[in-house]
Amino acid sequence: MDTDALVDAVRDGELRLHELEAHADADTAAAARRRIVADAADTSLETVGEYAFPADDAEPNIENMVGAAQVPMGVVGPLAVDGDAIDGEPYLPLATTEGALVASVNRGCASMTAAGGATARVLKNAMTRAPVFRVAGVAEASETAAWVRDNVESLASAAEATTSHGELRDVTPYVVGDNVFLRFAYDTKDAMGMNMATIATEAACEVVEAETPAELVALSGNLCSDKKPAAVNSVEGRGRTVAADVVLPGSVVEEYFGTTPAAIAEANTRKNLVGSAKAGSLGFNAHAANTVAAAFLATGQDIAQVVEGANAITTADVRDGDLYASLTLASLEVGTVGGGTKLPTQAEALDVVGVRGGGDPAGSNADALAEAIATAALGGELSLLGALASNHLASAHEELGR
Ligand SMILES: CC(C)(COP(=O)([O-])OP(=O)([O-])OC[C@H]1O[C@@H](n2cnc3c(N)ncnc32)[C@H](O)[C@@H]1OP(=O)([O-])[O-])[C@@H](O)C(=O)NCCC(=O)NCCSC(=O)C[C@@](C)(O)CC(=O)[O-]
Ligand SMILES: NC(=O)C1=CN([C@@H]2O[C@H](COP(=O)(O)OP(=O)(O)OC[C@H]3O[C@@H](n4cnc5c(N)ncnc54)[C@H](OP(=O)(O)O)[C@@H]3O)[C@@H](O)[C@H]2O)C=CC1
Repeated sequence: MDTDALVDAVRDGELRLHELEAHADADTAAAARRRIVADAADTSLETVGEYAFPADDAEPNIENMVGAAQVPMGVVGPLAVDGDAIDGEPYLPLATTEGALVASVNRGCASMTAAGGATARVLKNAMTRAPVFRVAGVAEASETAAWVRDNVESLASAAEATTSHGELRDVTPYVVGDNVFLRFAYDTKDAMGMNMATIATEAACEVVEAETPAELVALSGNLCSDKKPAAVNSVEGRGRTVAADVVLPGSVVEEYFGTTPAAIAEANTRKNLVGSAKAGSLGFNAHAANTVAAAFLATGQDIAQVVEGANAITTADVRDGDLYASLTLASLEVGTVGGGTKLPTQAEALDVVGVRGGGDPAGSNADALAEAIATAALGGELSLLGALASNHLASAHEELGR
């Protein structure tokens, strides 16, 4: 069917809005939907319809497609970083609408380059899924938890039969009365791993139900914890736990931020540590989520997981007149395969970092992406702390952000 016929069919009630791809190619379906939606709202979706990839390519990623939301993309870098997985000194694409953000992160990265570079390491790699089971009471809960602790290997064989890449690393039982939660943790290699972990966990749950009194209530019981602020992710980690640090000589701090190591360290203590504690925050940082969100948008990550990406602690201390600063992200959920990573602009962005697709060895590309994001986010922390310490935040946003 062509666009006109699809529009008429929806208006006549013969087709539902989400059924158009069964009768036309994805671009024609999107064009018809655009016309229906634009007419209903008495508006135009002309720009939304000017996307630069075949709609077919986006079929696994979107339903009821009308076009694309285009977000400007900038770059920061080159990132001078000594990492375990990252190669060379790549640029990192950031997509955002916040003026001054890219400039700020770039300033922090430039300061780290001037200081000889940062260091970054992935400390842990564990994507989690935590189903909740019903039992009769605490006796059965205890029995189930004990069985699980003794049988992780048989759960691993069931889980790993569903994937050629994922490896079950751990299963931690949590009991609340007649509820048993099992927090499964996987090495998902280069995939962010939420689909992979969910499918694998479903298979393991069948074994739990067969061998214990526990009955599955929900495959996700919120102790995972996906896309919600949660202390468990801050403490135990989720996805990649990754840290970056740097020592900036006092002269570099003065040159790039117009302030001193002591002033940045004090701003960090009073703002990021004391202020965050008083606020009851899980994020003891200035704006790690800014870099995480912009990098996620650019490289095809699941944007809702910026929630977990904000679980980060920034430290800053004066060492012999220099500034030592670090950023540790407890739960950075990234992948270079799966999700939105295959979409054309996102895949190009991954190419800029040199991490498109599966790594060699598997997992190394996602590790490298995590190291790049952590390094850039540390740059963002340094720059914003510097701006606050020198009282330049408002003026910077007056000049660049409006
Ligand atoms: C805006 C700057 C960077 C100016 O800073 P400046 O020192 O005047 O800039 P400069 O012209 O002297 O250049 C210094 C370096 O900045 C970079 N730079 C400079 N300009 C650009 C540009 N146009 N494009 C790309 N890079 C730029 C670049 O790296 C350059 O070094 P070079 O490479 O030339 O050797 C600075 O004032 C700044 O960083 N301010 C802080 C702004 C900021 O961090 N905003 C973050 C968002 S705020 C928010 O969302 C969260 C918040 C604040 O609510 C969280 C909280 O509660 O704390
Ligand atoms: N299901 C859910 O509950 C949730 C899903 N999501 C969505 O899940 C998606 C991400 O899930 P994810 O599992 O990462 O992606 P995919 O579902 O796209 O699966 C990726 C698959 O790629 C294969 N693969 C090929 N090469 C590699 C490699 N080098 N390393 C790892 N895997 C490789 C694996 O297959 P194999 O396993 O056969 O080895 C893996 O399962 C996103 O779209 C996200 O929005 C987000 C939150 C919750």
